[in-house]
Amino acid sequence: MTAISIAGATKRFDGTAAVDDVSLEIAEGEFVALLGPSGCGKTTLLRLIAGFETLSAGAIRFGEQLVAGEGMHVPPEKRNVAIVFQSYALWPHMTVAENVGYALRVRGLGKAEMARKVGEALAAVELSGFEARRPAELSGGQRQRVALARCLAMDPDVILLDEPLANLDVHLRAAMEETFRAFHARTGATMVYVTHDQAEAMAMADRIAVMEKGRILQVADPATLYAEPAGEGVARFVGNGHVVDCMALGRAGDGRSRVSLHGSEALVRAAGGAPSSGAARLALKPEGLALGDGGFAAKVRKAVFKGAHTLYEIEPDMAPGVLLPVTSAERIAIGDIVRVVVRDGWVLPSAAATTKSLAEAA
Ligand SMILES: Nc1ncnc2c1ncn2[C@@H]1O[C@H](COP(=O)(O)OP(=O)(O)OP(=O)(O)O)[C@@H](O)[C@H]1O
Repeated sequence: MTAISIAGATKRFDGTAAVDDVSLEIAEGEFVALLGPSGCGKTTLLRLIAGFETLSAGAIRFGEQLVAGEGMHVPPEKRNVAIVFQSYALWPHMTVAENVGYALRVRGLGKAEMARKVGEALAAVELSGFEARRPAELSGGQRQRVALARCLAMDPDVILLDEPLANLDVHLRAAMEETFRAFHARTGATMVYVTHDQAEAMAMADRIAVMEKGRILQVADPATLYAEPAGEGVARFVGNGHVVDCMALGRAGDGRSRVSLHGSEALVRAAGGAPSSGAARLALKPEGLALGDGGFAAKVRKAVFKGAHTLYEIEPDMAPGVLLPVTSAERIAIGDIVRVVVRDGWVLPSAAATTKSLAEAA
């Protein structure tokens, strides 16, 4: 069943669209990440779902119920959504138990029922025994878990998370990703998670909606998004991707195409709407390129030691000014000439094919 249906949602601030004609269906129990660079409109979209912002155009439904649009605006407190912010937003003067139980008390729940729900919620985030502490006596990760327990205790239909890990250090983030995943698996809640961190989105979400300038560029599961970007924006944004010019030489069956790239030929994967001959655009990830025999000639321009391997930036002889990443365990000096083999690549759909598929999806 569809939990949240967003149809042509637009939000303008002073005539400028922060969210621009966005359509997205989120299934019940799904974990969807809104991913994109700063200012792309992901927080505004989340606030529209929560009801903190009113729509300029379009509609939002929870299940069958219209909550925004068509002259209707259901206020946040009537939407049964819980929100987790990066700032935790805990009451400093209340204990952990009081923070978690606050909304239940407002709802008029009895003491025993409240204590039971608070206890369950704290157990779910592995904070049993912390009931009497105050937020100042907790670590950042523990505070974020209290915020999570607070929303769990409310039995919300939908949980909205706005960069909840942004204030935590790298180690704590990894642990919290695990907490969020377990939380989602245990509760089966529908979750919408805003982040600009693609690793975070990849690690947790069932599907990721990549946003740019108020629009959704692509919605897909993490593996598809990584391997089969729908266009240049996603190809570049996800996984240190690069996009280069190539010539399509023909289909090779099995969803593959032969292409000519910087003076050598390669067999790569091709999108359905990719051109089968002539000029095309090829998306490459660092692991799709390797140093070896054959391939095209290039000069090493930069080397960054990464421990197990070194990340090189190479400039193909036939494409001056183009810099591509390639990793290798070999030690190569800057300025050396190398041969680079294309192991994997993805011929992007032509711009016309992308426009057509977006129109069909809408
Ligand atoms: N209340 C507001 N009034 C005017 N402009 C706004 C308002 N809220 C957001 N914007 C603008 O809308 C655009 C999208 O902002 P939004 O906060 O949704 O982006 P974001 O992708 O969440 O960015 P970040 O990751 O930096 O939080 C930005 O250009 C922002 O300046």
